[in-house]
Amino acid sequence: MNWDDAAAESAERLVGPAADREDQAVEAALRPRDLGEFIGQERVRQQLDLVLRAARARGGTADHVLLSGAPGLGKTTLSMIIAAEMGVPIRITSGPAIQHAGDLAAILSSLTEGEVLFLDELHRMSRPAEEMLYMAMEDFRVDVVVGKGPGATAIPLELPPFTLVGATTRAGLLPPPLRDRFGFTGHMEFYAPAELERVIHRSAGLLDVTIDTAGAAEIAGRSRGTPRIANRLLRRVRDYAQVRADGVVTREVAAKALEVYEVDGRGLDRLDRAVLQALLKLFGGGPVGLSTLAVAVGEERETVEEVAEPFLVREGLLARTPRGRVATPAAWAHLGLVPPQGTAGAGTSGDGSGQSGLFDS
Ligand SMILES: Nc1ncnc2c1ncn2[C@@H]1O[C@H](COP(=O)(O)OP(=O)(O)OP(=O)(O)O)[C@@H](O)[C@H]1O
Repeated sequence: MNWDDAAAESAERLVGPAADREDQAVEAALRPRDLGEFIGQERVRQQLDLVLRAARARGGTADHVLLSGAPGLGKTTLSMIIAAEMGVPIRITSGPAIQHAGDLAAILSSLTEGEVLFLDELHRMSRPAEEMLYMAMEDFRVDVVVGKGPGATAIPLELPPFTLVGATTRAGLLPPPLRDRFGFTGHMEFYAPAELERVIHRSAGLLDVTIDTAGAAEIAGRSRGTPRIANRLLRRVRDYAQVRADGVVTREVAAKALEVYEVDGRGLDRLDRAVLQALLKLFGGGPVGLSTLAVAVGEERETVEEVAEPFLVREGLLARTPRGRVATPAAWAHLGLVPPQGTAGAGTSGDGSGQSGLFDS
């Protein structure tokens, strides 16, 4: 296997939103340490700055903070910054790690005064733990139930004041009583290309990678609005620059490297393009049912729906309609194909596919 094949093989979801093991190791080194270093998210940053300054001026604990937004946009990073700005320690855990109310009670009772508790994936916490959290957030108190059945007794436990920073990709799934207990809610947006360029320049500096302005712009344009992906692509481009070029990341080097890793100019990878290609070439642009589309690309229905589609929809390349998936005119243009006359992609009305057996979702 040559270098290109090996690189392409390891390119499996290079643009996936979740952190892999390699990311986790490098992310710690690349995280901005204070609000001043944190790039973009102007509104959230300014509002949070006020919340933290006010809490510091009062000499108290900061209000509970809810951060919502897609993976890799900086929620964990912001929670660490909150702790650093308040000069307090941070404890990090996640909703799925808290199965029982007792697990939560153990964590809460071991917090020190003012400590930040970061709870990732808040929407995936169990119901009993969630209910315990209501009281803990509001009154800094929990009732620990000892024993079972008629003999069970609730022992009240006082907690030190703490700041809960909850993170979720699905704010809509949080029960209103939980949402209402946060003093501040910040919604994280996808980053603009210029902001990602700044993220890339900053990371390149920390990783000792030489990169020019055009090289950073090239990577930023393929990073799907997400700093985690920008940092990951930068590391792969650095590898290419070291092996194939003189170590300097220019636009040409970045473009060639990401071509090897099959991430195209708009940030689509092999799976994204396979879905679009099937939709356009096999089904005339749709509408076609999700299951049929998944079979056509040899993937599970869930993979197409949860991994490829969100970005394609966000980019305006694919639409989910009650009759099935439909390609937009931008999808035809992106793949350099011409929509057949009379299809939705050609800008006329009607589904145009004539494939009535395909509407299975
Ligand atoms: N505003 C930013 N400026 C610079 N780097 C950032 C910024 N936001 C995120 N990053 C970088 O992106 C990476 C991912 O960020 P982080 O882990 O905070 O995301 P997240 O939203 O918590 O993701 P997840 O929900 O998957 O845990 C980190 O390496 C971090 O340094």
